[in-house]
Amino acid sequence: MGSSGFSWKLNDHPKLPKGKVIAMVVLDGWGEANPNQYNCIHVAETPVMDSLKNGAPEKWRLVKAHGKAVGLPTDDDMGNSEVGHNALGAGRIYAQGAKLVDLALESGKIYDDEGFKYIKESFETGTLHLIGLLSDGGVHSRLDQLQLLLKGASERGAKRIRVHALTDGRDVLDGTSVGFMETLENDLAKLREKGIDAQIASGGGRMYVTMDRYENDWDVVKRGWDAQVLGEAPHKFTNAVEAVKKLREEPKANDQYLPPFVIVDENGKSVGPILDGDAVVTFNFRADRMVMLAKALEYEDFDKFDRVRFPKIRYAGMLQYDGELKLPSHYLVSPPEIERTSGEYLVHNGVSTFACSETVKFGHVTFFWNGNRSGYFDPSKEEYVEIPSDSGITFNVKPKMKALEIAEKARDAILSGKFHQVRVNLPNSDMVGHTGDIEATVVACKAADDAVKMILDAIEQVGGIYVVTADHGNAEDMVKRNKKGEPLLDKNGNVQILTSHTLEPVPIAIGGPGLAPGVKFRQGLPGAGLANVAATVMNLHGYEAPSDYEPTLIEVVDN
Ligand SMILES: O=C(O)[C@H](O)COP(=O)(O)O
Ligand SMILES: [Mn+2]
Ligand SMILES: [Mn+2]
Repeated sequence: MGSSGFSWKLNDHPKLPKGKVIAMVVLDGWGEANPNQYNCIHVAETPVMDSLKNGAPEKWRLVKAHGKAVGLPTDDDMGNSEVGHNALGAGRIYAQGAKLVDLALESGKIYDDEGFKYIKESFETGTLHLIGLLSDGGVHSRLDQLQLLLKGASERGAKRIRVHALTDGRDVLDGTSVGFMETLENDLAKLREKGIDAQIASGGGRMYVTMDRYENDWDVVKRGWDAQVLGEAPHKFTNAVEAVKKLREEPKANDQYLPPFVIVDENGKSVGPILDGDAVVTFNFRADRMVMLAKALEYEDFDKFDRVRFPKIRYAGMLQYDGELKLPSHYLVSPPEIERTSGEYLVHNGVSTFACSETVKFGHVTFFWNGNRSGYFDPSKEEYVEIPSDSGITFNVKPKMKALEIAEKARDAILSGKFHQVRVNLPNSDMVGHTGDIEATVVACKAADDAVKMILDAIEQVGGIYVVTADHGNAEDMVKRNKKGEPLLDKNGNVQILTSHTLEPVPIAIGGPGLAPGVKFRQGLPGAGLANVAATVMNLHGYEAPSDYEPTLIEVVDN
């Protein structure tokens, strides 16, 4: 115990034993919604998840996975992986990036802090570049925050502004990129009326340009670099709204995968390459899909692709994206200080952990789980395994993804006897759900269910415990609905496909031969959310949770 009285030591749970193997399974994007044809989880054959739901009513329940329950600004905000895994791992609800940026902009504090002052030094002679996702999805960024930042920066001396706008279609409906570009164009036109040289400089679809994650495919970042920094792209337009409209005309084009484009002047010269002396802000608050670009913008030594030119810039992130790497070193808003996560506590109490997913979700069960922290707490007690994801395809092409491989790794880790906790993320329902391909999403849900079966079978063999849950909804509702819940049609009479997450709750199920007989979900926690899971898992490992954690979901009744 330190002088402050703080101790990592957890109290023993009065009734639950230590040493059981626990499988902690997170199905990404697996919510609970009414059964209908657009509920891919319902349509898919999912006997294992069905049996968890129908088999033991006291060991299955729903928990909140969106809005304020996971630290988002309002209950109209759908859940997402970052906030979901943060809550699962940290056991408490933190005001998240979206909310922290709102507060900093509202109070004006953002302009008084170090990050803004740092970039401001370039305003007199350089250009301010804003790079990020252009939508109101609220997962990685928000249009209204960009608008406030444009206003605030121009009022504080930015004379030349260039926006590098990535189109979304993943956290918002496909096709909405046109409207968002128009809004941005109008805002910039108003700035131009005030004498500020403000323009859109480049663009491209988020999944094809810039916003890769966990180093799955550096070519994605390179395509963005070429357009944003070098001012080079295969498509050149004089107007960004026209660019998006035109590129969307290609067969199979969609907002997520639009090719990179640059805006050029009447001489065909790109209007906004990033040059020595410029300031750059990446305006996404969420880390995972900005860290790779942040490395390219900040690191002197960099070998992931040929940058051709490495401009001397003042760069700040909207947030610091990686607290461990201190990346970027300058940022406009301080990230949530997520500390004392369940993973760190458990390691200090001798619990050994294996964590695994495939690349596209690997950081979810490690980095996000551990409070946006990379690396191990204690390498002698932890092993994190990443299975390489397919790259260069959309996941509706291979909807089974690496579910089987992840399950096999988890099974082997469970049977090895080396680990107390075996934690996985099964990405299928989320990653394929985001493609909007309903048939493929059904296949994805079945693949995830098969993987759960393999893991539960291994738990059965070793006399362990399972906890199966999800981080937010996605595949359980693939259609945009009106207030009455009816599917919305587009102008051609087709249903509007929902590629995004949802506001739905997610299931949590516990069980396995190692679960003490009297354990069941408590009554009286109707509003419980993902943050209540950490204390639950600590109990199942034989420990009481720290007193400031959200309460456990379980009780132990004497039989
Ligand atoms: O980044 C993405 O893929 C989506 O915007 C959100 O999905 P995730 O929160 O499940 O990662
Ligand atoms: Mn997710
Ligand atoms: Mn998702």
